[in-house]
Amino acid sequence: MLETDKLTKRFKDTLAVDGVSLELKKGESVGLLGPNGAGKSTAIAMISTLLKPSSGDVRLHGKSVLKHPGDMRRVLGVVPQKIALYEELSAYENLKFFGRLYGLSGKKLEQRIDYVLDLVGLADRKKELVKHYSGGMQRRVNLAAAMMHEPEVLIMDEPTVGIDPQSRNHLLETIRRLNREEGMTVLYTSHYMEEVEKLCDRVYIMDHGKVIAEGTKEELKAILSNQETVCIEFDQSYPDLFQKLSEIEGVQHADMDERRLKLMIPKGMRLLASLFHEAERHGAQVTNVHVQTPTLEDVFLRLTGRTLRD
Ligand SMILES: Nc1ncnc2c1ncn2[C@@H]1O[C@H](COP(=O)(O)OP(=O)(O)OP(=O)(O)O)[C@@H](O)[C@H]1O
Repeated sequence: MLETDKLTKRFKDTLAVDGVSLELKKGESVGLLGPNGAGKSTAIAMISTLLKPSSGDVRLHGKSVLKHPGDMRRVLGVVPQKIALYEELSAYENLKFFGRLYGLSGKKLEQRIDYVLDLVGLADRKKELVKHYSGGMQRRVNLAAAMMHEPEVLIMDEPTVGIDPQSRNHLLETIRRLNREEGMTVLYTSHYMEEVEKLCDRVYIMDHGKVIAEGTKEELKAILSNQETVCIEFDQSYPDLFQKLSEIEGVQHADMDERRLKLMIPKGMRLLASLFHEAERHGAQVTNVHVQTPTLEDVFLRLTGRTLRD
């Protein structure tokens, strides 16, 4: 129902989005995964008709959105990265304002406000001023506002950045329900691969303005079907040892943080003997070793040599 065709945006010297072609089918939940600066927000701004592409097009039901922006605005609910609410108004008043903008009034408007407040779990706090809400609650009202005009497609730009775990789970559950139970088509951008893994059927991975991989989660993970990820935890950090282990012949990628080292190796490679030998030489204590099935984070690491949070 919604597709972009070689969508491109250049800001002076920066090619923020470089020939991105995406497709969303009705009822699908699609993830746009990429690190900061990959071009996700810029792509979304063009899809939402807020930014004019340098070249390429966006099509809704086959019709160019550049030529018919009104069609897109009617069917699209956008949850922006920044909170777009009036702080001095209550949640109820904010939703009333947005509902009126979309042409709702009277009983229909009140019913819709009740529905979206219920959806985001804030019905009992609707009279409080938005400025007194937590960041997570404000984000929930942001989603409610985007849902006021019963959109067919919901686009979310990193809606969980910087919020408390309870609001995060609530938001993710709500989006999941909207997609699975109400058939809402969803485009969800994030640099948290766990969220995309949980919510999305299909994923586009973006880096430096380009789509570098696309597929269902299973298809993307199949890129690593001949690999295993070994996760090793130590009693403390051993930078020299970590370096040494990541240089063992056969190790394809290494990712280290504090006390943990993740090594991507070919399936069947015998790593443990050298691992324990090196650990002993460095006087290091291994506290846990396990082999992980590949995650989308591993796929990203394999494709770019970097982690999503680099
Ligand atoms: N208005 C602008 N003017 C100039 N450069 C811009 C503008 N907007 C974005 N960029 C640049 O375009 C690139 C892509 O940015 P964008 O915000 O789309 O990435 P993103 O994947 O959404 O990252 P984030 O997760 O941090 O929002 C970055 O290099 C950014 O600095």
